[in-house]
Amino acid sequence: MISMKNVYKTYGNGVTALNGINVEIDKGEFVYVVGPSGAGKSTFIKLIYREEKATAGDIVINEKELSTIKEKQVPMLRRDIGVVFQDFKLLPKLTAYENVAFAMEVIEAPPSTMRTRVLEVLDLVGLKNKSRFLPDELSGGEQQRISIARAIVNRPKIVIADEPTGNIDPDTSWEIMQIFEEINRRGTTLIMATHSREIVDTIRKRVIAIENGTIARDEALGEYGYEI
Ligand SMILES: Nc1ncnc2c1ncn2[C@@H]1O[C@H](COP(=O)(O)OP(=O)(O)OP(=O)(O)O)[C@@H](O)[C@H]1O
Repeated sequence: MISMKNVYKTYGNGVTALNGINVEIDKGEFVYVVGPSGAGKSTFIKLIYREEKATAGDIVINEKELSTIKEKQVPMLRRDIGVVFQDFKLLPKLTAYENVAFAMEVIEAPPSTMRTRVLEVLDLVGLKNKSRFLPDELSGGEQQRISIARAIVNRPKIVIADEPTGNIDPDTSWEIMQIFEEINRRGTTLIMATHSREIVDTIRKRVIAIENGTIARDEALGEYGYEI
C-alpha cells in the first residue's frame, strides 16, 4: 500500500529533512509517526500525498510509483488519500455541511450521492446536528471533526493526519482518536504524526520514530519513547 525505498528529501535551502527512509505500510495498518521537532515527520507525511517530491528514492502509494507519475495524475492519487491538518484548514465562509460537500464537488462526484454521503460522515463524527454551522461557530474539536469528515467523504484508502490533536484540549483529543480508530476499523489505513505521549502510550499501535531524517525505531505496538 505504501512503500518507500532509500528515500531522501533535501529542500531548496539545502536542508536535508529525510536521509534514507525505508518503510512498508500495509493496508489497514494504524501507524503513529513520532520524533523530535524538526526530525522530518511532516516531510515524511507530505511525500505520501505528494505535497512534496522526494529528491531521490522510490515511493509507491496504492501501486502508483510517485517519481514517474505526471503532474496531471496527482489529483487522482490524492483521491485515495484523505488529509487532516493540525489547524483544520476549513473554508471559513462555508458551513460544516458545505465544507464536506466541497471535497466531493472537487472530484465531480455524482450530485445524487452527495447529500447522503455528507450526512453519513457528519453522523460518523457526531456532528449531523451542526451541519449548518460555520467553522467559527464550532469549537476546535468540532472543527477538527468536520475536517475528518471532509477527509473521509470520498472514501480514501489512506487517511493521513499531521498532529491532528495539536490544537485541541486533551478531553476532546480522545474523541478525535475514537473517530480515527473507527475509520481504521472500517479498513482505512491510518497514519498519524503526533507529539502526544499520552495518546501513543494509551492507544497502542505501530510506532515509527524519525530522528534526523532516518527511522530510528519501528515497533509493532510501540511507545512514544521521548521525554517531553
Ligand atoms: N518547505 C521547507 N523548506 C525548507 N526546509 C524545510 C521545509 N519544510 C521543512 N523544512 C526543514 O526540514 C526539517 C524537517 O522538518 P519537518 O517539518 O519535516 O519536521 P517535523 O518532524 O515535522 O517537525 P515538527 O515536529 O516540529 O513539526 C527541518 O529542519 C525543517 O526546518
